[in-house]
Amino acid sequence: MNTFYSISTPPEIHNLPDAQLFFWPEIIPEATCQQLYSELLSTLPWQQDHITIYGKTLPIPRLQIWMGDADANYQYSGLELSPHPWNPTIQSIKQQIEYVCGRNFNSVLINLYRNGQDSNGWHSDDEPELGESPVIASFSLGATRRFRLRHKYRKDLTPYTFDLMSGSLLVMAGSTQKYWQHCLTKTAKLVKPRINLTFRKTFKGC
Ligand SMILES: O=C(O)CCC(=O)C(=O)O
Ligand SMILES: [Fe+2]
Repeated sequence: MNTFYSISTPPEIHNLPDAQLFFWPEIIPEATCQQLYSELLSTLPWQQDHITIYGKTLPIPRLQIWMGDADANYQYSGLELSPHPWNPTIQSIKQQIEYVCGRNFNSVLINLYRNGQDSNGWHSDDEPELGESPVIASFSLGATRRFRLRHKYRKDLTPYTFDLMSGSLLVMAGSTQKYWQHCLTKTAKLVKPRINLTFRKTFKGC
């Protein structure tokens, strides 16, 4: 399968203490992003998942799909996710991302934020099956949305905010998940949907 684009630009490095963050503003050209966005929006089997907090079951404020190798199971907030088999378009995006960041991934959590009210609350991607220092590669399509990070222990550090645009790739590595939480905020603006793909590598027997 072809790669979309051969990028050789080094990433922007966001210097935060106890974190490793690399950001490429555009790993796939805008015209290709628009095609990918329309295709994924209309063809993926988006599902509404629920989480149970303090005994109450609530719909999560976005749609999502867990996709990956057959043995890449994943659990969070009481949700046991069995992977959907790889879709060829997602596989070609995965290949491009593996090329850009020099790592292999065996699974991806795909989120669909339908409008400005859909969001992703403060969390770290620190589940045991992701290993000690997870490398999470987050690729965005569609609306530009605001991403925030806050240190878990150092209250002297102000939260760090930046925008994730269509075609951008953010890689969180090293001790980022150990020391920081991140979230995707709501917005009152009228925005089109946004698709975000977080490629991960899960390990068995953790
Ligand atoms: O939508 C985003 O940019 C963040 C997604 C995220 O944090 C996650 O899926 O764990
Ligand atoms: Fe996350």
